[in-house]
Amino acid sequence: MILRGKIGIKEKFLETIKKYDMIRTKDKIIIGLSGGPDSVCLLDLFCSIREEFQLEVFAAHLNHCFRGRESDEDEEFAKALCEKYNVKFFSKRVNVPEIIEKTGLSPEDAARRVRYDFLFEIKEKLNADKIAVGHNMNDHEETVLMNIFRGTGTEGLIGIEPKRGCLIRPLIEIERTNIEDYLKKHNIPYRIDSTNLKTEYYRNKIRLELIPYIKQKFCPHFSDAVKRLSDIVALDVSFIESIIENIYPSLVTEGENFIKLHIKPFEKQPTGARYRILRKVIGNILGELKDIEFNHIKSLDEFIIEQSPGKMVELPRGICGEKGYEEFYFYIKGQIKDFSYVLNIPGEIYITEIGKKISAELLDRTTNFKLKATPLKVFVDYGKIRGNLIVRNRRPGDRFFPFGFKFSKKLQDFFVDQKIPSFERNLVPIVENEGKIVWVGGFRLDDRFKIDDNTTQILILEIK
Ligand SMILES: Nc1ncnc2c1ncn2[C@@H]1O[C@H](COP(=O)(O)OP(=O)(O)OP(=O)(O)O)[C@@H](O)[C@H]1O
Repeated sequence: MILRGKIGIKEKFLETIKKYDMIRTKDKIIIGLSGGPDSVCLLDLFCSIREEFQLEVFAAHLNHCFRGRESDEDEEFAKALCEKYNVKFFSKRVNVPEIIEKTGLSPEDAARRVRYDFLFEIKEKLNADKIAVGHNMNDHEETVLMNIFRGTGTEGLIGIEPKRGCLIRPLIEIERTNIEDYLKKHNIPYRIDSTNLKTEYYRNKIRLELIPYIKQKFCPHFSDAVKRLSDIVALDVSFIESIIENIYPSLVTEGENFIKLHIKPFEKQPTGARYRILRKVIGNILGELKDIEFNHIKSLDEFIIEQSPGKMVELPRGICGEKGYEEFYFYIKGQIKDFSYVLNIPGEIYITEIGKKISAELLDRTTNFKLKATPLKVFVDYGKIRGNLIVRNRRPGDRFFPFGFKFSKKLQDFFVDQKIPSFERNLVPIVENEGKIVWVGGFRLDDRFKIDDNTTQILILEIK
């Protein structure tokens, strides 16, 4: 949208702020200041409204150390500019090329992560309300096109969001040329990133070659069209997300170290809903969906529906899935470590690995008390216990006496009989005394420790 007639850049900036409810009176705002035209313009515009809205404006610059002396000059420029505007300035130097070498991340990705970490760090430090960054309308259309070229899903059409949480982009509806004109007209200096002009970078090629071609030959109103597309998709996506949000709790149970999907109700959902549920599950485990592609979700869905219990699957970034009888388990490889705790009698411990408490209490047999065992609460003959108890998860070769004293059974076989998926077996607390299993927590008490006519003191074991 070329700003026509009376509506100038400041009006558009204010209109966007209002439309997306970006700021409140007295907000503390941190501007991500690269020194480039967009963020300089953003700084100028915020300073022009700071009295009216009683804002506290700060600026933060991250020196990525990408371009040697040029990067240092950007930092010095941003600092000097802030002095002129009387804005408190924060900066940090991070050797991003070194991070790229260590992590294998792409330069853009590494720079973005480091930059946002820094901006959020300053936000915490200042207890600020918002972080403002200078993405403009052209950045948005470039992003949408790039997403389409890589075969994006619906979300990719949203492009750069005007607002996400405390992150705001008040220039998102303003064209780059308008920003540059504004800076020229008001004699406001800015830095030009030399790499922005090089067409060998993919984004720059789209910016400098493809979009001008589209606008000239096919669609002069391309920017407006893309913005409208994104606004419509954003509405639809938020509607779809609200539906998914509603059905999610009936299909999924989130544990401390794993997520359980209830297979039967999941299967009844339409394909699109199932795919979204799976994306949400993985997003909740990883915190993001990086490296998880459409084909992973599609194959995972087929696996969950078609495979038989006991089968396992691995996805990128260490995500594992295991099909149980009623449930499908998601977890991160190697996350459930072996654990072993001492449980005093009486006493209580919290097992962080499985997020559960287990307690041991003593009770005199003479007490007039009705004993009612449940899977989570059992009664043991204390006279058969020596010293303290150990609570741990399974170990290879574990055996116990679930059915009488005559024959012991392999714990492994017991789990198979009970149809407990192998992933869940690591989460079962085993109470042990002098090397003997007393209780397979939540499942079965060993017959050797049951109370009998000679029992005088009862040990109550309970999982909470
Ligand atoms: N080094 C940096 N330090 C702080 N904020 C930054 C930095 N680089 C970018 N930003 C913020 O992120 C926004 C988008 O980054 P992008 O890389 O697209 O911008 P740019 O082309 O480097 O600079 P500008 O958008 O200021 O012209 C910037 O407008 C700015 O608000």
